[in-house]
Amino acid sequence: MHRKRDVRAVKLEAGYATPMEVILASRSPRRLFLLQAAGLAVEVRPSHIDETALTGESVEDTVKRLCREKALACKVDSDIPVIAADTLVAIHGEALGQPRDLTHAKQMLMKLSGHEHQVLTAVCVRVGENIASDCIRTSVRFREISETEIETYLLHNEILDKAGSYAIQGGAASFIEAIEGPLDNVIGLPVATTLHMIAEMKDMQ
Ligand SMILES: Cc1cn([C@H]2C[C@H](O)[C@@H](COP(=O)(O)OP(=O)(O)OP(=O)(O)O)O2)c(=O)[nH]c1=O
Repeated sequence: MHRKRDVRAVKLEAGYATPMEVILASRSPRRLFLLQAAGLAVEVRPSHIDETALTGESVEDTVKRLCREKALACKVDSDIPVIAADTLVAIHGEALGQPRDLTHAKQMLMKLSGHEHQVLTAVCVRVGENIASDCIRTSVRFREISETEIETYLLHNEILDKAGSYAIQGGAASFIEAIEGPLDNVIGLPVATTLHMIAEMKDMQ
């Protein structure tokens, strides 16, 4: 879906002389960090929506729908791009979101142990009435993790706000046997894709 405009041009426009302003419709400190690290001036305005999956909905359809709802729920009366995202872990067709509690988190990590799973992040960019969206997948394979290791991990890591109950950017890095796809997508936002989408929206204006 990406047309020709070079993402470096957007970063230059965004990151140096005057940082490009965006509104982040998310409470995720990781998404904020990733956008700021890319040189954008970010205003945070989280959207509060019901994130329950619908019966029979695929994981991809769920992240796409939720991200769109988050983008639309953000009330903005300017042409500043609004960015929203939603991340879910998928294993054997099952969606793993944020755990209810530590017992639920342990169940999720036991499912992921020794297997490959996908992390899907849908991202929406809205400028006025126009909205663009994309969904990026990263495949992650965990090595076998023992029950004791999982319990120790849960004791020392903050995972209740993380899809799949782990943070690749934290202690779970040692669980990773292989990864294919963008790392920042696992952390909650595929930044290169997001910048391309902003560039395309600006070209349409
Ligand atoms: C798998 C994984 C997820 N995550 C995070 C990314 C997302 O912030 C979070 C998934 O929850 P989301 O519902 O996508 O986002 P959120 O609740 O943090 O923020 P909001 O709904 O306001 O947009 O899990 C990590 O930080 N590291 C990881 O390794």
